[in-house]
Amino acid sequence: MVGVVGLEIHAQINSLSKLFSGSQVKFLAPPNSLVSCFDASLPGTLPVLNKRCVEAAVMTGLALNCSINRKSLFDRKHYFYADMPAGYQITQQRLPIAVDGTLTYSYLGGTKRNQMVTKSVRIKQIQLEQDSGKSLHDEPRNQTLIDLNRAGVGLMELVMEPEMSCGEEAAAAVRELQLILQTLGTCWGNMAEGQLRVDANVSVHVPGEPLGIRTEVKNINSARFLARAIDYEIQRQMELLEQGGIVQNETRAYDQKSGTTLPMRDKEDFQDYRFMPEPNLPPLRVYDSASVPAGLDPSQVVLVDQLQAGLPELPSVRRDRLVQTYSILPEHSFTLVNEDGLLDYFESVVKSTKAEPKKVIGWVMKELVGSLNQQNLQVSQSPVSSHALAELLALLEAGSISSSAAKR
Ligand SMILES: Nc1ncnc2c1ncn2[C@@H]1O[C@H](COP(=O)(O)OP(=O)(O)OP(=O)(O)O)[C@@H](O)[C@H]1O
Ligand SMILES: [Mg+2]
Ligand SMILES: [Mg+2]
Repeated sequence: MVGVVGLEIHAQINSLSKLFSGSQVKFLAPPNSLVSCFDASLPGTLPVLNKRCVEAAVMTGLALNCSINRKSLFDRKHYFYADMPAGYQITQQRLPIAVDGTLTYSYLGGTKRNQMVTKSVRIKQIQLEQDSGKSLHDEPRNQTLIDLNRAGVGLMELVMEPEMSCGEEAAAAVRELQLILQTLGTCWGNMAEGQLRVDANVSVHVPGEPLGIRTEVKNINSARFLARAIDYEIQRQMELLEQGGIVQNETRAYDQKSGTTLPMRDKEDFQDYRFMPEPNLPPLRVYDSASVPAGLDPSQVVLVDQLQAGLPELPSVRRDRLVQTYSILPEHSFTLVNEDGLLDYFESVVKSTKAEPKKVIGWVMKELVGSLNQQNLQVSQSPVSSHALAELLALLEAGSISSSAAKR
C-alpha cells in the first residue's frame, strides 16, 4: 500500500483592504476594530470587489502555469459558524478564476538524502474567497468571543490534485509555493500567523487500484508539522486497514504535542453547503489589453497580459540562473534562494574577491551558514560581513594564511 496526498491551501492575499469591503487588513489589531457593516453582515450592505485581490489571484495563477478564466463566478457556500455572521462564505465553486496549473518542487532525497529529487503536482484550481472571523474560547468563563477583524479578508484557495505520496513531498511543495507567493508579493506566507493554511487530504491504496477513502487533516501550522501529520496519518490508515478496519471520511486535527491526528468533533456530520450563485456580484471578467471592450476604461479592469509581463523572476528561474552563472550545485542554489539575505551576501563576496564562485560557495555554505545555524543567527546578523569574508578569501588565495587558519 502507498499513501496519497492532496493539499488544499488557503493563502491570505497581501492587500491593504478586504476582498469585498474597505476595512483594513492587519494582523494583531485590537479585536473587532477592523470591521465594516458588510463584514458584520448588516442587512442592506453589498460586496464591492477589491481589484488588488483579483490581480493577486491572476498573478499567482500565472506563476503556477494556470489558465486564467476570462470569466469566473462567485457562489455562496453555507455553513453555520459564530464567526461567519452571514451564514455563508462567498467563494468560487462553479467557475474559479484560475485552473489547470502545476507546481514544481524539489527536495534532497535518495537513501543518503543527498540527491536532488524534482517533482510536479497539478493544481486543479485557484479560487477567490472570503476568510472567516475568529472564535476565541474563554474556558474559565465558558464563553466564546468573536473577533471579526479577519472576516472578509481575501483568500486564494489552491486545490491540488491527489498526486503526492508522503509528508516530505508535501512539505517541499508548500515551501516552494511559499517562496513563489513571497516573490510575487501576493501573500506573506507565514504559516504560524495563519497567512498560509494547509489542509492535507490523505488516503492509502494499492497502486493500480482506485484511490482509498480520504481523511482531511487540519490545524497544521508549519511545513515540518505538515510532513509529520501526513506520515502519521498514512501509517495510521495502513495499520487500520491491515487490521480489517475501514477508514472514515472525516476531518482530523493534528496534535503537535503527541504528533498524532485526532477526529474533530464539530465536523462529524455530512455537511450540505447549499451552494447557490451569489446574487449581489456579477460575473468577474478579466481582459487582455487588446480585447478590452469599447466603453470600458482599461485602467479600471484587470489586464492578464500586463500582469504576465510584469511577473518578477520566479525562484526556479533564479536558481537555474545561479547554477549557470556561478557553476554551483543545484542544492546550493536552493539554500541561496531560501535563506533571507544569503544570495546578496554570496554575490557581494563573489564581486569583491578573485576567488572562484565555486570556492566562495563552499565557504558560504559550510563555514558561514554552518556556524550561523549553530548560533541560531540570521544572515543579516552575521558577525562576519561579506566584505570581511572576501578579504579572508583573498588572503587564502594569496597563500598568506592556511585554510585552517582561515576557518578559525
Ligand atoms: N482519495 C484521495 N486521497 C487523497 N486526497 C484526495 C483524494 N481525493 C481527493 N483528494 C484531495 O482532496 C481535496 C478536495 O478538495 P476540494 O476543495 O475539492 O473539496 P472538499 O475538501 O470536499 O471541500 P472543502 O473546500 O469544503 O474542504 C483535493 O486537494 C484533492 O487533491
Ligand atoms: Mg476545498
Ligand atoms: Mg477540503
